[in-house]
Amino acid sequence: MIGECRWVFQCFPCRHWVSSPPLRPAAASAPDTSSLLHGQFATLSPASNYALTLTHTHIHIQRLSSRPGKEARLLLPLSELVGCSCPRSPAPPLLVLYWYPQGKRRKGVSRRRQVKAYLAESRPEAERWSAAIQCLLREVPVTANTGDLLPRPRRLLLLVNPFSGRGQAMQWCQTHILPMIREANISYNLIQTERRNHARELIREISLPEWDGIVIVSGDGLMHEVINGLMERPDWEQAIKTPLGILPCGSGNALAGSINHYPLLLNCCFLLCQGGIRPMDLVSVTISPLPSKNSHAAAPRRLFSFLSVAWGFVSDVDIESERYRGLGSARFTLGTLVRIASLRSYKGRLSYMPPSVVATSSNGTPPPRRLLSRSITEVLDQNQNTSRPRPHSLLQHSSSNSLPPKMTPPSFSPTPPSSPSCSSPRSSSYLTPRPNTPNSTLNSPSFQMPSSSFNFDLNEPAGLLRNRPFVSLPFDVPRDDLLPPLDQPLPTRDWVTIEGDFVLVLALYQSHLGADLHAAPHARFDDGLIHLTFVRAGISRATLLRLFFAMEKGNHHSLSSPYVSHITCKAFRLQPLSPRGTLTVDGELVPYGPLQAQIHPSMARLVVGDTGVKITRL
Ligand SMILES: Nc1ncnc2c1ncn2[C@@H]1O[C@H](COP(=O)(O)OP(=O)(O)OP(=O)(O)O)[C@@H](O)[C@H]1O
Repeated sequence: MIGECRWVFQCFPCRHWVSSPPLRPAAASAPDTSSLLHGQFATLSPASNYALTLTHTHIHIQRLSSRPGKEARLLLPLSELVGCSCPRSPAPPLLVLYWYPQGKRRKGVSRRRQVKAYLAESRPEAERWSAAIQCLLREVPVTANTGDLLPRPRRLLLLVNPFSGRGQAMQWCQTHILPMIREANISYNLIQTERRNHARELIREISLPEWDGIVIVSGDGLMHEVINGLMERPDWEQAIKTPLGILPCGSGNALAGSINHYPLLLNCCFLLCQGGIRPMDLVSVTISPLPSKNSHAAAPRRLFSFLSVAWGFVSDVDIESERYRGLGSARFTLGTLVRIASLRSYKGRLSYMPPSVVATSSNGTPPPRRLLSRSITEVLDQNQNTSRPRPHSLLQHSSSNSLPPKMTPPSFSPTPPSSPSCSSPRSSSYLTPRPNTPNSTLNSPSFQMPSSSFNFDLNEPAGLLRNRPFVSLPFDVPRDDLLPPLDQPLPTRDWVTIEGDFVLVLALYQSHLGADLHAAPHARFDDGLIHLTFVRAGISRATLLRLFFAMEKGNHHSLSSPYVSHITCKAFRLQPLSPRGTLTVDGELVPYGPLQAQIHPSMARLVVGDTGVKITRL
């Protein structure tokens, strides 16, 4: 045990005997002091002798000096070590430690690299230390013959989009990512994507058992491709369990922001090397078919989403700001200001299923009818120019009885909004709620998907849809058991429907919508919930701007506005009624038209490092 003992050591290379001061663990933290290895090492420049002690959590490093007061201690937490090595002969028997202590920054966790090299008395000694440290980093028990039982190096497939963000992904690979991955003793293959959908096609074909994980060195768009590539495989059920990691080189970097709350590349890479894995929910999204001359051939299609579905303001900014891509993440700020200056609203119908409805039906049996659960349709009363207060008690009653305690019920105004704001978009009309009646929208025969409602412009500014062959997934796997087919009406109970003019509808299942946008602060990777925010027409530009500013810190839920609602749900359906608009899934443009989505809890696995509770390791 250290704490009471002294080292009596023979200084090498000069070989005279010296007694060390008492060895004590540093007081800063309370490390596990049960030592696994002790040893004497030296550094050559400056020439010094060191006593090293390895415990389960730290390496204690003490400089040995015959002169009192000249000894120095360093407590190196293993949690800050990315790896270690023992260079092969003819190099001297060195133990090299790659240390990435946290630095201080206003935003996010920064790290700086420090390399510490200690000369061991013999090569077997250096190798013994190196093996023991690697085992501890991989959470493998350290035994007497650890050297023989070293786990095989992890193998990662790195997919790099050289054009993501400001086009620096390859450069950052060379300067930051690959050096750290090598230091972590991870073997890798790096593939640069050559075109849109390249990663998707590749992932459909490759042999997955060869890889311990797939790492996206890009933005969220490439992650979307990889997830859908995995889901298009015949072995999708197993394939989608392949751990997925992301290193933020895009402009939005929402997923990296959710892992990392302001993702700085070096810290993200460090977490990736640590390798802790968590389950992640996916959302199955059924979208309208591509417009086709042969309207009979067109069938709704399905894709899998890990981040968001957006309609209105958010998707407009995302797509329109493509032209400012050179600005990096600032493109979203500029895009937001431009869109706020010319605020638009869109007519539509949003239906959602609150979470508690599903809790009782997860075994496949239909949920029992609850006393207070009822469908509500809010329809726009265009004939009356007065804004009537919605009977908020009805919806809140229904919602608050069907939501778990964590949920925020929709924040509807107890009083009608005052006069329409001067900034209100095209038509500022207020919602008049009406309980579901046999004749109301939900009970009506299936809605039609009029071809005129599609606005699938191949010449959109982003040109995002060009050359994108959508692959139809088999419709029945995994089954969307909460949703009827897209062209069928929703059930009349357990669903809430709102119809009117919307500025935006955003369904998010990660905490961040961008590195800087903490848009769903309560969201967790595997909470089994879709976090739905909708903003209705009539909101002033100033309030909308305040909403986005508050989102940066994640405290926008406390911003009270009768036009802004935050709810959670398990499934939703969105029926745009305006003839033109923009819909995105994970930031990617999809055909404009009706769309519906359902959460599939914990379907994928995400590499999160040691943040939060990990379930396993790479
Ligand atoms: N070599 C390539 N050339 C052109 N497009 C590519 C290439 N490789 C991938 N893509 C496509 O580029 C799109 C955008 O990439 P990605 O989302 O990774 O970066 P980003 O848009 O900068 O980041 P974010 O989504 O975080 O804003 C992806 O949908 C992907 O399909």
